[in-house]
Amino acid sequence: MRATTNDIVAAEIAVEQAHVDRVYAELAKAAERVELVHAEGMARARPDRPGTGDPREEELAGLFERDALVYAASKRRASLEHQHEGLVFGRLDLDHDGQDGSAGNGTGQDGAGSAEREVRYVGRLGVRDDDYEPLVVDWRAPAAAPFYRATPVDPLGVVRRRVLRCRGEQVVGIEDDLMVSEAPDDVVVVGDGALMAALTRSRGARMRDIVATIQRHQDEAIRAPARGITEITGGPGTGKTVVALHRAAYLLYSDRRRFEGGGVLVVGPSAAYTAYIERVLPSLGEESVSLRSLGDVVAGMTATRLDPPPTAAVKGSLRVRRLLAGLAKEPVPDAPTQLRTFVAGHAIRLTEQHLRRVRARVLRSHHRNTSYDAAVEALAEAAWEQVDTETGERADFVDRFTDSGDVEAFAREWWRPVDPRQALLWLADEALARRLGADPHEARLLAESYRRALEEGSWTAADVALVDDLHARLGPVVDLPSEERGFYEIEELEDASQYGVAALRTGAGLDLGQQQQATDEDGRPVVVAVDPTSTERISRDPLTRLLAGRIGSPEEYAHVLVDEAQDLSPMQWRMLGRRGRWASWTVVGDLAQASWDDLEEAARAREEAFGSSVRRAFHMDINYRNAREIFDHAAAMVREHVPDADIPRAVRETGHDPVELSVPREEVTTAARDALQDLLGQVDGQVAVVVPEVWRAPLVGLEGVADRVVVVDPLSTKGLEYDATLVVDPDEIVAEAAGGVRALYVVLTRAAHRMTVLRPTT
Ligand SMILES: Nc1ncnc2c1ncn2[C@@H]1O[C@H](COP(=O)(O)OP(=O)(O)OP(=O)(O)O)[C@@H](O)[C@H]1O
Repeated sequence: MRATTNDIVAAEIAVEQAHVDRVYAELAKAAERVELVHAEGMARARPDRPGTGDPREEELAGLFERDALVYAASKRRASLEHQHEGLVFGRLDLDHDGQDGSAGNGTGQDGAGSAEREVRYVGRLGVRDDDYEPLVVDWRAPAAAPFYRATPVDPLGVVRRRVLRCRGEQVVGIEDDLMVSEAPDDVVVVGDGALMAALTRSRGARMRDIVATIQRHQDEAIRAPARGITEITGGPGTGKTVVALHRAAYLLYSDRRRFEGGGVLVVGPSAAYTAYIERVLPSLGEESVSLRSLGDVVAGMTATRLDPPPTAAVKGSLRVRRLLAGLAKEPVPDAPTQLRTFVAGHAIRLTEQHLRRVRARVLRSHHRNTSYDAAVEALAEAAWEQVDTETGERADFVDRFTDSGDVEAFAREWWRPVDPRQALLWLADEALARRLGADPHEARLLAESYRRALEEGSWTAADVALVDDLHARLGPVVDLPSEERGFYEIEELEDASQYGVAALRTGAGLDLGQQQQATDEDGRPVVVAVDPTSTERISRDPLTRLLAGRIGSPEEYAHVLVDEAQDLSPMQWRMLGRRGRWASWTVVGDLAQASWDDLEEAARAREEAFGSSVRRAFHMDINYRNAREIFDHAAAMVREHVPDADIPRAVRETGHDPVELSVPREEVTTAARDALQDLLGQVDGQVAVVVPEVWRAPLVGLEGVADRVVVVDPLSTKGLEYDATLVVDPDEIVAEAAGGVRALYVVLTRAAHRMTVLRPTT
């Protein structure tokens, strides 16, 4: 601890408080201006003839202006509100005899009295006074760079870097780092350094931004040029995620037009992960990023489960594309198998073989869902071949064929649009999967999986990438003219019969309870299709839940940020590739934490998604999360099994080794409860009990012990962290997970301050 008395600290805080007060006063004025703009915007286009419902042209122009003004004002207001807390977090004392070339970007007078010294404040957003002098520099601006880049070896003109800790508008603490070997007489140095202070604090349930303590090597990755592919690698806890999120905020700041207009997509492994990180970007003032988990990337579909590893392996591998290609060409179940009709006096009979040939010909050059007209034309060609060509005109025949009511009724049935989710569910039929080329093992796993989906009405994360692939093959489901829509939706649901659903009834006027209970006399479920004009929705029927909404075409983004990239399956890489065809990418990962088996196949799919764009690599090698004692334990385990693992160096010590307990199986529940109580006594924040599937049922009740306890499965801890963890049955974690010891490595590197490992003995 540096020798500073409380009085000195209090005096320094008072100096900072005075500046912070000035900033908030300016901010209050800015907020007033925003309100004025908002009111001004709302005043535009207030019709002078209320009630006529017939706005004049100038009123319409006013409406646009109003929208633009109100939109801009609301954004600014949201940004001022979000960044109120801890708005000013840094101060630089720069000596301009030094090398910092950015003089003139200063934010204030010399607070310490020396002529060459400049004081510059850094904050979440830039604030200027009435004379347009900067009071605070936005952390992303070039003038803020020395705050992150200065080191004692390369001080960039910085004498002292100070981090201010605020509660609301109140400065409650300061931490200094001195960048020169000795402090000048007029420079007071307080605290043990901001980084250690930040890392020692309790973590809470959500990730926080690190804007006040970004380290130099992290800053280099954050501010790297936008173009191409930026890869950030490093072991557990090295700040890869948090750095990548700050990079997203930096990119938006540095080229707002491109990235806000084009969109930034951030993808992480699970919904728990997105919930964990979702506050970081808003706290940095960025609300416009699309944050998705892998099960949530495709518009219109949300996955709520994970497949067991062997099934996930089948669904994730590129081999599955052969099946998907086959599905996209399959006839719709129970579609008519022949066409018999009279056209222009000719008897036409197209048999199953004819129809198969026509279908194959159309699908060679068309997407199924957008080729209705081409299919009817091809039918007409096939029909023409049956006509005695001596007796008629081809063009006339084709016209009359396509206009025929019979033909239309047939074609609408035969060439029904296929929802990609529906096509995927056809794999519940094991024989179909076999016919399309799956081996017996794959066919069985897939059939089991889709039968379960049909029973539970829920998708897995791996299914989402398959639906996306099928959507690309089938094309979008095109709406029929509105008067026929009800008919079509009910027809779609008729396919349910093949899945053991007995009948279809329209159900306008039924409440959900009745729908839930709808069964036939054998007790088999009856799908109740709601009249499309009714506003009621069925949500409890599994098939309806699976097919709810409409699958959207891929949205394209200007930047795609992928976290935990080592876990993406090849099919998931393809799914993201469709969304980032013109994008720059930031890709974050650590192979030693991979839960995907075939890393080579995934690497190939990933290369395909990236194309030939330029690459830039950053490696992080300091672990900021785990106390050294905890990380050493995890590193020893992983070194033994994964010799080439990328092992970082942990920088913080607590003096507390992880506790290892071995207890007989029947005592695990009691021992876990006791160990949990101990941990709760030792840390203030969240404690996670990480349990493999076999221990879930006996231990899930531990969640009731305290609000800050969560019971989680190993995979769901990916990317997350807790103040303490209780790891139950590490051997079983290894046995259950696809990634084996890699999964255990993830689990053993989640605790910041304390960890207990509980091993059952037999
Ligand atoms: N410069 C920093 N200042 C303060 N905290 C930091 C800093 N860098 C990282 N951290 C903290 O370290 C912890 C780990 O960061 P993060 O989750 O980004 O690591 P990671 O490399 O993605 O980990 P993993 O691969 O294990 O998921 C977080 O609590 C983060 O806030």
